[in-house]
Amino acid sequence: MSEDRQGKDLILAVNSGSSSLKISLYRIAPAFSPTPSSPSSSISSLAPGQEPVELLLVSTISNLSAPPASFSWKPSPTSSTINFGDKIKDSKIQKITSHTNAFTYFLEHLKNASGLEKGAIGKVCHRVVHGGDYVEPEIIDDQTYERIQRLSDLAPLHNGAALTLIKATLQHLPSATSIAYFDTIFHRTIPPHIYSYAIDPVVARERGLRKYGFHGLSYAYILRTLSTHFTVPVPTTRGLNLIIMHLGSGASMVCIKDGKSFDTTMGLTPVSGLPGATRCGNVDPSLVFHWYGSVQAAAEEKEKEAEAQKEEEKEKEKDGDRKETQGKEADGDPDGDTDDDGDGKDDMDGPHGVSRLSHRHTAGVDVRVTIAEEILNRRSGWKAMTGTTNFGEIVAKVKASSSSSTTSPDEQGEQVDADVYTLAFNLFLDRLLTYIGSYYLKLGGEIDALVFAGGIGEKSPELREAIGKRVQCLGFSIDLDRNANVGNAQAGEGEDQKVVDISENWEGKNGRKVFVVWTDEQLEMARQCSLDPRFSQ
Ligand SMILES: Nc1ncnc2c1ncn2[C@@H]1O[C@H](COP(=O)(O)OP(=O)(O)O)[C@@H](O)[C@H]1O
Ligand SMILES: CC(=O)OP(=O)(O)O
Ligand SMILES: [Mg+2]
Repeated sequence: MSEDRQGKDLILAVNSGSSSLKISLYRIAPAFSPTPSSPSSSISSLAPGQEPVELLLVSTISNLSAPPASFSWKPSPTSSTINFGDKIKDSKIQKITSHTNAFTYFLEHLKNASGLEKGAIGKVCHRVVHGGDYVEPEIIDDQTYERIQRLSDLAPLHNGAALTLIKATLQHLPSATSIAYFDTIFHRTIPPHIYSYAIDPVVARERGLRKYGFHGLSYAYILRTLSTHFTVPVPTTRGLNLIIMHLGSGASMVCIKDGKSFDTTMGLTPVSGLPGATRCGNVDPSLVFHWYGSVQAAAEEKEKEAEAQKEEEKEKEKDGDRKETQGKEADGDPDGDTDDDGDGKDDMDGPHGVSRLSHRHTAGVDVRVTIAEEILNRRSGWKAMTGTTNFGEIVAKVKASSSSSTTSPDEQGEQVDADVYTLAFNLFLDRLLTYIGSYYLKLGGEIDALVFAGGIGEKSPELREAIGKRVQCLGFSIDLDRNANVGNAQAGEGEDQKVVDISENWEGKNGRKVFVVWTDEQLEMARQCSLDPRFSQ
């Protein structure tokens, strides 16, 4: 197959999370490849069970926020045409210290292991967490790039990293078309009384201050995948009603009503709602004004931060990280603001509603807010409470501290929040229950399933069990054996088992379903890409 021909068929899907980089390579299924006579295909040409893309390879680089990073490489057992070399599991790689060098490491490994030429990749789908008012995926040109950049303040752990990957793609894969897939699009169905904040509506509109919601690609994948997993069909008069928990380094929940996002826990930015690895989740907004005792203390901290940033930028320049790519510079302003019209003020709104709020280092009035963003996003959550970003480690410590007792970790913890780990575990449980209760009411008790996903949701039977006990009063019941064996079920027959039903079959009762779903944001992007006629050329 010529490189040109391959180039039309290979899709690289890049999912930049706050602590990880997940990359999958797909080929458009042969029956689905565009041909000169039929440049695009549609969902209606798919046979039942047929996927429009075929997985060739998945690579995960995790622990980016708690080095050393861990590199995994998993060629698909069914990919016969290209040899991608041996499987690698959790290899610690010291030199991977950022999303950008994780990506270049991946590209080098891809070339060395498979000999695949860069030109063979025709499309690169990038997960971009904050898409502001975007309502559909977009090919990344100068304008799209700039708009994503303008939204970076509203997803401080994400959009910046995604932009560095977009730049790296333009540099290393210049013949590929880069397409942005936004997490926010899925939540465009949330009604105004839920997405609005109780603030001045004029300011809210002008500055795009509203709930956006994130993890949308994950929720889209889960919703679509789950719709084929109901043995008892849901009432035909409505779509699925679900409560889905995507619990990873960033954790959120969504209330799916009639097959659409009705409410979600994250808001204007991914810091609100549930706590995460380094994020605080919901706090009283006034907390930020009480963190420091005085403006002076805040200004000193700000000074230190600016110095550290300068040092970091010098280092980056040395590494050549800030090379110009296709005529694009990350941000012309040395102070990182968005003074595009050069009037000396940040430009507050643009065609996509929101822009930067507070990153002018020179503006004294902003000092506390910018530091607050840093504190709430990077210096809070599990890391601040316990010293680790890994929830698995927190669970292990809770278990160890309760091992002499016959009670389970969460029961032990409830007696006294004896240590920081137990406090963190119980705090998370409490916040999760808060939203489950709220969403249960919003769905009028009519729920088809409760769903766990994301790194913690997929890998922590302890957290699922603790929640399972509390939600029995709502008619959910978890089978403890199935819950404990979720990992085995996934790795067992058919490595592609993406959904495990952990609900208990209540005799004579119509028990509600509880599922664990291995979410796959990369597949969601690649699938949407292959089905979108705008990207078929
Ligand atoms: N065995 C485990 N038990 C509980 N949590 C785990 C376990 N292994 C990993 N995790 C959690 O999963 C998180 C990563 O989730 P993931 O969804 O993959 O990341 P991201 O949010 O970067 O996309 C880690 O930060 C860690 O807290
Ligand atoms: C939105 C978000 O927090 O994403 P992630 O969990 O991938 O960091
Ligand atoms: Mg993620």
